[in-house]
Amino acid sequence: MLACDKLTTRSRLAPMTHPRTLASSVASRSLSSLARFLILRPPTGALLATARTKMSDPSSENQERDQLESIFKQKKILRTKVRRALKSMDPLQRSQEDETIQSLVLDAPWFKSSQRLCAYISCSALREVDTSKIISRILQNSSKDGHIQMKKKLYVPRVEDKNSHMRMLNISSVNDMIANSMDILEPAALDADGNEREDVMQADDPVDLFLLPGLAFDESGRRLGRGGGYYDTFLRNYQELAHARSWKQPLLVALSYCPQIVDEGVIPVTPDDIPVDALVSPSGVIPISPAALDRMKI
Ligand SMILES: Nc1nc2c(c(=O)[nH]1)N(C=O)[C@@H](CNc1ccc(C(=O)N[C@@H](CCC(=O)O)C(=O)O)cc1)CN2
Ligand SMILES: Nc1ncnc2c1ncn2[C@@H]1O[C@H](COP(=O)(O)OP(=O)(O)OP(=O)(O)O)[C@@H](O)[C@H]1O
Repeated sequence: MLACDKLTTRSRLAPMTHPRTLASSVASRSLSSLARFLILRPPTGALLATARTKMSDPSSENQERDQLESIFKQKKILRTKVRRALKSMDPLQRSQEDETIQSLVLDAPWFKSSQRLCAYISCSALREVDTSKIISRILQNSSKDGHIQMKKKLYVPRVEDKNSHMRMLNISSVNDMIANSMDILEPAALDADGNEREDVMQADDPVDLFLLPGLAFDESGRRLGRGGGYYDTFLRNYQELAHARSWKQPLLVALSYCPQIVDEGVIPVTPDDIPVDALVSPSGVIPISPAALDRMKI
């Protein structure tokens, strides 16, 4: 296993200062993993109450807007820094990290036991952690050692419009996908027989595992995406659906190269950002939330 060189990473991406009034923007190094995770999830009721107060007070509404504006600016700066760090990664290092991360996932009991998954189709131009081996394995019928395993069901992203609207559609083969305008492989809405593909939001059974992309992550579960809001919007809706149906919430696991893991306080967040349950980096699996600590224990 490769060890992430945190000193280099962290000195390059120093913590940013950002407004502290948003509950989710504060974290202390000394807090336990559980306590930090809970801070990232302010109770919805509390947020709604704050929002209602703000709605009746135009000056605090302006303050809130300015804070959000500042957070979006800081996110943009961080995205540029991380893109630069990814660009300067040695190609050999990258392919070693791809191998290690994929092996960690493929060998993990929580992956092996998953039955329905949502995973991203990695795009090399975006320098995302490769998922090709994971995707192939999911779409295979049998495991490597020849023991027949239950076939997993796979849903992959399809961008529907620029208003942060993404669906997760079922595929059964890599041939089910075509490149979109951003050069990311995604499923056509209809299959080869002209039938609508199953949308995970209409599925009868719950997804147990999400494998998520992103630009930067921290060890408290903060995630910086590419700025479209696609995943945050989708995950919020899926979590609401799972809650309404009394399903177990899916495990949200992000895949990350070493330079994408940054110090606490570096990733600015808004209440709309959905934290991840765990990270898989070349240095290992990092369970963060109580659900991850429970489901990923060896
Ligand atoms: N593989 C993969 N599929 C995915 C996502 C993803 O992040 N990775 N998405 C996750 O949302 C959705 C698509 N969203 C995307 C958002 C931005 C860019 C992109 O090309 N961003 C450029 C910068 C563009 C710009 O700012 O001008 C980049 O990040 O370099 C691609 C996909 C759905 N499918
Ligand atoms: N300056 C801004 N003012 C208002 N809204 C913005 C601003 N910048 C971005 N947004 C919107 O906020 C939403 C979420 O952006 P955010 O930066 O949190 O996305 P992300 O978490 O990086 O993306 P994803 O969830 O797809 O991984 C997007 O819909 C985006 O259009």
